[in-house]
Amino acid sequence: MSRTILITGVGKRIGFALASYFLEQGHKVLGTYRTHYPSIEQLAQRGATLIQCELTDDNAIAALIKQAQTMDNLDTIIHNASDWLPDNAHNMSPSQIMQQMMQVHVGAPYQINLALAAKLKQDANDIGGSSIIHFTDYVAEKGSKKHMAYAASKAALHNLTLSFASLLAPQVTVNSIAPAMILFNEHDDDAYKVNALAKAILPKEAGLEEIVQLVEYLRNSQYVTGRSYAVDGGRHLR
Ligand SMILES: NC(=O)C1=CN([C@@H]2O[C@H](COP(=O)(O)OP(=O)(O)OC[C@H]3O[C@@H](n4cnc5c(N)ncnc54)[C@H](OP(=O)(O)O)[C@@H]3O)[C@@H](O)[C@H]2O)C=CC1
Ligand SMILES: Nc1nc2c(c(=O)[nH]1)N=C([C@H](O)[C@@H](O)CO)CN2
Repeated sequence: MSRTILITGVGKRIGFALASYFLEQGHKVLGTYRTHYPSIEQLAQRGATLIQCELTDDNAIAALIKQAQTMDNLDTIIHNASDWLPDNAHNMSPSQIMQQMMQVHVGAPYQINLALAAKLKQDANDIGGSSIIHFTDYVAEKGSKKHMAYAASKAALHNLTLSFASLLAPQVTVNSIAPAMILFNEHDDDAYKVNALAKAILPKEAGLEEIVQLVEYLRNSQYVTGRSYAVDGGRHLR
Protein backbone atom coordinates (compact mmCIF):
# COMPACT_ATOMS: atom_id res chain seq x y z
CA MET A 1 0.00 0.00 0.00
CA SER A 2 1.34 3.43 -0.95
CA ARG A 3 2.23 5.51 2.09
CA THR A 4 3.41 9.11 2.40
CA ILE A 5 6.88 9.75 3.79
CA LEU A 6 8.04 13.22 4.83
CA ILE A 7 11.81 13.66 4.49
CA THR A 8 13.68 16.88 5.26
CA GLY A 9 16.73 17.82 3.19
CA VAL A 10 16.21 15.69 0.05
CA GLY A 11 18.40 17.77 -2.29
CA LYS A 12 21.51 15.62 -1.96
CA ARG A 13 23.32 12.64 -0.43
CA ILE A 14 21.41 10.71 2.25
CA GLY A 15 18.16 12.67 1.90
CA PHE A 16 18.18 12.25 -1.88
CA ALA A 17 18.96 8.53 -1.55
CA LEU A 18 16.07 8.06 0.89
CA ALA A 19 13.61 9.97 -1.31
CA SER A 20 14.73 7.97 -4.37
CA TYR A 21 14.36 4.67 -2.54
CA PHE A 22 10.85 5.34 -1.29
CA LEU A 23 9.71 6.58 -4.71
CA GLU A 24 11.07 3.34 -6.22
CA GLN A 25 9.08 1.42 -3.59
CA GLY A 26 5.91 3.12 -4.85
CA HIS A 27 5.40 5.47 -1.91
CA LYS A 28 4.57 9.17 -1.99
CA VAL A 29 7.41 11.44 -0.84
CA LEU A 30 6.97 14.91 0.64
CA GLY A 31 10.50 16.30 0.53
CA THR A 32 11.91 19.60 1.76
CA TYR A 33 14.88 21.35 0.25
CA ARG A 34 16.83 24.55 0.84
CA THR A 35 18.90 24.86 -2.34
CA HIS A 36 17.14 24.10 -5.65
CA TYR A 37 19.59 21.58 -7.16
CA PRO A 38 18.82 19.72 -10.43
CA SER A 39 18.13 16.74 -8.16
CA ILE A 40 14.95 18.51 -6.99
CA GLU A 41 13.60 18.50 -10.56
CA GLN A 42 14.55 14.83 -10.88
CA LEU A 43 12.54 13.95 -7.77
CA ALA A 44 9.59 16.05 -8.98
CA GLN A 45 9.61 14.23 -12.32
CA ARG A 46 9.48 10.95 -10.39
CA GLY A 47 6.35 12.11 -8.58
CA ALA A 48 7.67 13.59 -5.35
CA THR A 49 5.97 16.57 -3.74
CA LEU A 50 8.70 19.08 -2.95
CA ILE A 51 8.58 22.20 -0.83
CA GLN A 52 11.31 24.73 -0.25
CA CYS A 53 11.69 25.03 3.50
CA GLU A 54 14.37 26.96 5.35
CA LEU A 55 14.18 25.22 8.73
CA THR A 56 15.07 28.39 10.63
CA ASP A 57 11.94 30.09 9.24
CA ASP A 58 8.77 29.43 11.25
CA ASN A 59 6.57 30.53 8.35
CA ALA A 60 8.25 28.01 6.06
CA ILE A 61 7.78 25.28 8.67
CA ALA A 62 4.11 26.25 9.00
CA ALA A 63 3.68 25.94 5.22
CA LEU A 64 5.35 22.49 5.29
CA ILE A 65 2.99 21.34 8.06
CA LYS A 66 -0.02 22.64 6.13
CA GLN A 67 1.10 20.71 3.04
CA ALA A 68 1.71 17.53 5.09
CA GLN A 69 -1.79 17.73 6.57
CA THR A 70 -3.29 17.43 3.06
CA MET A 71 -1.46 14.18 2.20
CA ASP A 72 -3.00 10.72 2.69
CA ASN A 73 -1.43 7.93 4.75
CA LEU A 74 1.39 9.98 6.27
CA ASP A 75 3.11 7.33 8.39
CA THR A 76 6.78 8.32 8.40
CA ILE A 77 8.71 11.50 9.16
CA ILE A 78 12.48 11.44 8.64
CA HIS A 79 14.40 14.39 10.08
CA ASN A 80 17.50 14.23 7.89
CA ALA A 81 18.22 17.92 7.17
CA SER A 82 21.31 19.18 8.92
CA ASP A 83 24.01 21.82 8.82
CA TRP A 84 27.43 20.52 9.90
CA LEU A 85 28.63 23.89 11.16
CA PRO A 86 32.10 24.08 12.73
CA ASP A 87 32.56 26.26 15.84
CA ASN A 88 34.74 28.61 13.75
CA ALA A 89 32.10 29.08 11.02
CA HIS A 90 32.87 32.22 8.99
CA ASN A 91 31.05 35.45 9.95
CA MET A 92 29.01 33.79 12.70
CA SER A 93 29.20 34.46 16.44
CA PRO A 94 29.06 31.57 18.93
CA SER A 95 25.52 32.67 19.78
CA GLN A 96 24.48 32.55 16.12
CA ILE A 97 26.11 29.15 15.60
CA MET A 98 24.40 27.62 18.61
CA GLN A 99 21.04 29.15 17.66
CA GLN A 100 21.32 27.80 14.11
CA MET A 101 22.31 24.32 15.29
CA MET A 102 19.56 24.11 17.86
CA GLN A 103 16.86 25.36 15.51
CA VAL A 104 17.74 23.14 12.53
CA HIS A 105 18.42 19.98 14.57
CA VAL A 106 16.02 20.42 17.51
CA GLY A 107 13.52 23.26 17.07
CA ALA A 108 12.35 22.27 13.59
CA PRO A 109 11.89 18.55 14.40
CA TYR A 110 10.10 19.54 17.65
CA GLN A 111 7.70 21.89 15.84
CA ILE A 112 7.00 19.43 13.00
CA ASN A 113 6.52 16.38 15.26
CA LEU A 114 4.14 18.22 17.60
CA ALA A 115 2.05 19.57 14.73
CA LEU A 116 1.80 16.24 12.87
CA ALA A 117 1.55 13.86 15.86
CA ALA A 118 -2.22 13.45 15.63
CA LYS A 119 -2.03 12.76 11.88
CA LEU A 120 0.74 10.19 12.35
CA LYS A 121 -1.42 8.39 14.91
CA GLN A 122 -4.52 8.58 12.69
CA ASP A 123 -2.63 7.40 9.57
CA ALA A 124 -0.67 4.64 11.35
CA ASN A 125 -0.37 1.60 9.08
CA ASP A 126 -1.27 -1.87 10.35
CA ILE A 127 2.26 -3.31 9.97
CA GLY A 128 4.60 -1.15 12.00
CA GLY A 129 2.33 1.78 12.85
CA SER A 130 3.84 5.19 12.13
CA SER A 131 7.48 6.15 12.57
CA ILE A 132 9.62 9.15 13.27
CA ILE A 133 13.36 8.87 12.61
CA HIS A 134 15.84 11.48 13.83
CA PHE A 135 19.29 11.59 12.22
CA THR A 136 21.68 12.37 15.05
CA ASP A 137 25.43 11.59 14.96
CA TYR A 138 28.04 9.46 16.72
CA VAL A 139 29.35 12.69 18.32
CA ALA A 140 26.04 13.08 20.20
CA GLU A 141 27.45 10.61 22.75
CA LYS A 142 31.11 11.61 22.50
CA GLY A 143 31.22 15.36 21.82
CA SER A 144 33.43 17.08 19.30
CA LYS A 145 36.32 19.53 19.69
CA LYS A 146 35.58 21.36 16.42
CA HIS A 147 31.76 21.01 16.14
CA MET A 148 30.64 21.51 19.77
CA ALA A 149 27.36 23.31 19.01
CA TYR A 150 26.53 20.77 16.29
CA ALA A 151 27.27 17.83 18.62
CA ALA A 152 25.25 19.36 21.48
CA SER A 153 22.27 19.88 19.17
CA LYS A 154 22.45 16.27 17.97
CA ALA A 155 22.51 15.11 21.59
CA ALA A 156 19.42 17.24 22.22
CA LEU A 157 17.77 15.70 19.17
CA HIS A 158 18.27 12.24 20.64
CA ASN A 159 16.65 13.49 23.84
CA LEU A 160 13.64 14.44 21.71
CA THR A 161 13.64 10.83 20.49
CA LEU A 162 13.17 9.66 24.08
CA SER A 163 10.40 12.18 24.81
CA PHE A 164 8.42 11.65 21.61
CA ALA A 165 8.77 7.86 21.89
CA SER A 166 7.06 8.01 25.28
CA LEU A 167 4.48 10.57 24.18
CA LEU A 168 3.40 8.88 20.93
CA ALA A 169 3.41 5.17 21.81
CA PRO A 170 1.88 2.81 20.85
CA GLN A 171 0.82 4.12 17.44
CA VAL A 172 4.13 5.83 16.61
CA THR A 173 7.69 4.58 17.07
CA VAL A 174 10.48 7.17 17.41
CA ASN A 175 14.16 6.29 16.98
CA SER A 176 17.53 7.91 16.27
CA ILE A 177 20.10 6.88 13.72
CA ALA A 178 23.60 7.95 14.87
CA PRO A 179 25.96 7.74 11.87
CA ALA A 180 29.69 8.39 11.75
CA MET A 181 31.49 8.05 8.42
CA ILE A 182 28.69 7.43 5.93
CA LEU A 183 29.80 9.54 2.99
CA PHE A 184 32.73 11.90 2.46
CA ASN A 185 32.07 15.37 1.12
CA GLU A 186 33.44 16.49 -2.25
CA HIS A 187 35.86 18.92 -0.61
CA ASP A 188 37.37 16.30 1.73
CA ASP A 189 41.07 15.90 0.88
CA ASP A 190 43.09 12.68 1.15
CA ALA A 191 44.62 13.64 4.50
CA TYR A 192 41.14 14.17 5.97
CA LYS A 193 39.93 10.87 4.56
CA VAL A 194 42.86 8.90 5.99
CA ASN A 195 42.34 10.50 9.40
CA ALA A 196 38.57 9.98 9.39
CA LEU A 197 38.78 6.32 8.36
CA ALA A 198 41.43 5.62 11.03
CA LYS A 199 38.91 6.54 13.75
CA ALA A 200 36.96 3.29 13.23
CA ILE A 201 37.96 -0.37 13.50
CA LEU A 202 36.06 -0.85 10.25
CA PRO A 203 37.93 1.81 8.24
CA LYS A 204 35.45 2.54 5.45
CA GLU A 205 32.57 4.76 4.37
CA ALA A 206 29.36 3.01 5.34
CA GLY A 207 27.68 4.09 2.12
CA LEU A 208 24.05 5.01 1.42
CA GLU A 209 22.56 1.51 1.22
CA GLU A 210 23.47 0.81 4.86
CA ILE A 211 21.41 3.83 5.94
CA VAL A 212 18.47 3.19 3.60
CA GLN A 213 18.06 -0.38 4.86
CA LEU A 214 18.23 0.72 8.52
CA VAL A 215 15.56 3.35 7.90
CA GLU A 216 13.37 0.70 6.24
CA TYR A 217 13.89 -1.67 9.19
CA LEU A 218 12.93 0.98 11.75
CA ARG A 219 9.90 2.02 9.66
CA ASN A 220 8.55 -1.53 9.77
CA SER A 221 9.52 -2.44 13.34
CA GLN A 222 6.64 -3.08 15.76
CA TYR A 223 8.82 -3.34 18.85
CA VAL A 224 11.69 -0.85 18.61
CA THR A 225 11.21 2.66 19.98
CA GLY A 226 13.17 5.25 21.92
CA ARG A 227 16.48 3.81 20.79
CA SER A 228 19.56 5.03 18.91
CA TYR A 229 21.15 2.93 16.18
CA ALA A 230 24.87 3.57 15.75
CA VAL A 231 26.26 3.22 12.22
CA ASP A 232 29.87 4.02 13.03
CA GLY A 233 32.30 1.24 12.09
CA GLY A 234 33.03 0.43 15.74
CA ARG A 235 34.46 3.86 16.57
CA HIS A 236 33.72 3.28 20.27
CA LEU A 237 36.21 0.39 20.26
CA ARG A 238 39.13 2.30 18.74
N1 LIG B 1 27.35 12.03 5.81
C1 LIG B 1 27.84 11.53 6.93
O1 LIG B 1 28.91 10.87 6.94
C2 LIG B 1 27.12 11.75 8.23
C3 LIG B 1 25.82 12.26 8.25
N2 LIG B 1 25.19 12.43 9.47
C4 LIG B 1 23.82 12.95 9.49
O2 LIG B 1 23.03 12.31 8.49
C5 LIG B 1 22.13 13.26 7.90
C6 LIG B 1 22.37 13.33 6.39
O3 LIG B 1 23.75 13.56 6.17
P1 LIG B 1 24.24 14.16 4.75
O4 LIG B 1 23.42 13.64 3.65
O5 LIG B 1 25.72 14.02 4.72
O6 LIG B 1 23.86 15.70 4.97
P2 LIG B 1 24.25 16.95 4.03
O7 LIG B 1 24.91 17.95 4.93
O8 LIG B 1 24.97 16.50 2.82
O9 LIG B 1 22.80 17.44 3.58
C7 LIG B 1 21.90 17.91 4.53
C8 LIG B 1 20.72 18.55 3.83
O10 LIG B 1 20.07 19.37 4.79
C9 LIG B 1 19.81 20.63 4.19
N3 LIG B 1 19.86 21.72 5.17
C10 LIG B 1 20.92 22.14 5.89
N4 LIG B 1 20.59 23.22 6.63
C11 LIG B 1 19.29 23.50 6.36
C12 LIG B 1 18.38 24.50 6.78
N5 LIG B 1 18.75 25.47 7.64
N6 LIG B 1 17.11 24.47 6.29
C13 LIG B 1 16.73 23.52 5.41
N7 LIG B 1 17.54 22.53 4.96
C14 LIG B 1 18.81 22.54 5.43
C15 LIG B 1 20.90 20.83 3.17
O11 LIG B 1 20.45 21.76 2.20
P3 LIG B 1 21.51 22.51 1.25
O12 LIG B 1 21.95 21.50 0.26
O13 LIG B 1 20.73 23.64 0.66
O14 LIG B 1 22.63 22.99 2.15
C16 LIG B 1 21.13 19.43 2.65
O15 LIG B 1 20.33 19.13 1.54
C17 LIG B 1 22.38 14.59 8.60
O16 LIG B 1 21.47 14.77 9.66
C18 LIG B 1 23.78 14.43 9.15
O17 LIG B 1 24.03 15.25 10.30
C19 LIG B 1 25.82 12.18 10.65
C20 LIG B 1 27.10 11.70 10.67
C21 LIG B 1 27.81 11.40 9.46
N1 LIG C 1 24.88 17.56 7.92
C1 LIG C 1 25.99 16.82 7.93
N2 LIG C 1 26.43 16.28 9.08
C2 LIG C 1 27.59 15.56 9.07
C3 LIG C 1 28.30 15.35 7.89
C4 LIG C 1 27.80 15.93 6.69
O1 LIG C 1 28.40 15.78 5.61
N3 LIG C 1 26.66 16.64 6.76
N4 LIG C 1 29.46 14.63 7.88
C5 LIG C 1 29.97 14.14 9.00
C6 LIG C 1 31.28 13.42 8.90
O2 LIG C 1 31.16 12.32 7.99
C7 LIG C 1 31.83 12.88 10.20
O3 LIG C 1 30.94 11.94 10.74
C8 LIG C 1 33.16 12.20 9.92
O4 LIG C 1 33.77 11.85 11.13
C9 LIG C 1 29.34 14.36 10.32
N5 LIG C 1 28.07 15.05 10.22
